[in-house]
Amino acid sequence: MSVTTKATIASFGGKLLKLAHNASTTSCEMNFNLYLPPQATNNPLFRVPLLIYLAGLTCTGDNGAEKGFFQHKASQKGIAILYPDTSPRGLKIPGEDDAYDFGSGAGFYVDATKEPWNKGYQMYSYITEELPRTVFGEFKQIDPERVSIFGHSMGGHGALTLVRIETLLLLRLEEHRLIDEQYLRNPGKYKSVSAFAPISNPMNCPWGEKAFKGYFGEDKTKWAEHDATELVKKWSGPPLDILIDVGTADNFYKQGQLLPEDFIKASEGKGKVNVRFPDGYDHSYFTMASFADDHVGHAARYLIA
Ligand SMILES: N[C@@H](CCC(=O)N[C@@H](CSC=O)C(=O)NCC(=O)O)C(=O)O
Repeated sequence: MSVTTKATIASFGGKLLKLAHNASTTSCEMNFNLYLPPQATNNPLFRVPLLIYLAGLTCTGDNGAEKGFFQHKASQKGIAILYPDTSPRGLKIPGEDDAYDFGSGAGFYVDATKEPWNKGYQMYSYITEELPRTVFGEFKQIDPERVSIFGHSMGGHGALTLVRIETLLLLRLEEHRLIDEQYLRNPGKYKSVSAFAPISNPMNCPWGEKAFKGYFGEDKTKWAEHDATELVKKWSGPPLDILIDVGTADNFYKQGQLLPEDFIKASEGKGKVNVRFPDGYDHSYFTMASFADDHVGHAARYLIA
């Protein structure tokens, strides 16, 4: 459970920590980054909220921390940012490092059920349970009750599905009258969600089909549990408020990997799903950096009273 600090880097008046811990869900050491804003002090009466950034294919926790420019607004607002890795590393599973879109760097934020990937490719459990538990245990400056999530591409899919699955699960419990009073007061694990160029309907794009077939096998009901478009179709909770940016010059959008229109259609009448198509922006971190303040600001509206 203990966390090793590999580097401490000053950033926008706060600190970017490069950290590592041994994770049981992923069966390996996991690196991650944590940005602590200047407001994160040791005063137990003042804790800062947390925003989790899920990165895309081929990334580690470094891409967002170094190129996303999220720390600028997070420093102003007093928000910590957690930058996890995108998969387990070095599990020695045959084929693990063969492709950029499956295996290492491509965990898709799911718990694999198919062998041999089910041995450590448990990124859903890692991101929703083990990593936050580790961070909250180690960094008392962070408030576990105020957490939001956002992400890019595969990480946008992760953000949209982790937030929905958590909430839908709680609603299902409520339907069966198994829910306790605390859950009724906190019907969602995350306070808000936003995404850059998310893989919005993975069941129907080549990246998602490959990943879901590899991690789950052929059972498409399982695929649907991790598909943002399928999940939002079932949404019957309070009005949504989601910010999404997809640049018009995004090659992966043009190739049909992102399918934001499917998500827009499925979320009609379910609240404010603000999908913007900024002209000329591509799939790269230049886009994230350009709209970073908007996305951190979106989370800040929910994290800071
Ligand atoms: N190598 C691949 C492209 C990989 C790529 O573009 N990855 C994106 C995320 S794509 C969806 O999840 C990324 O963020 N890369 C890291 C970066 O710093 O830009 C190919 O050749 O097509």
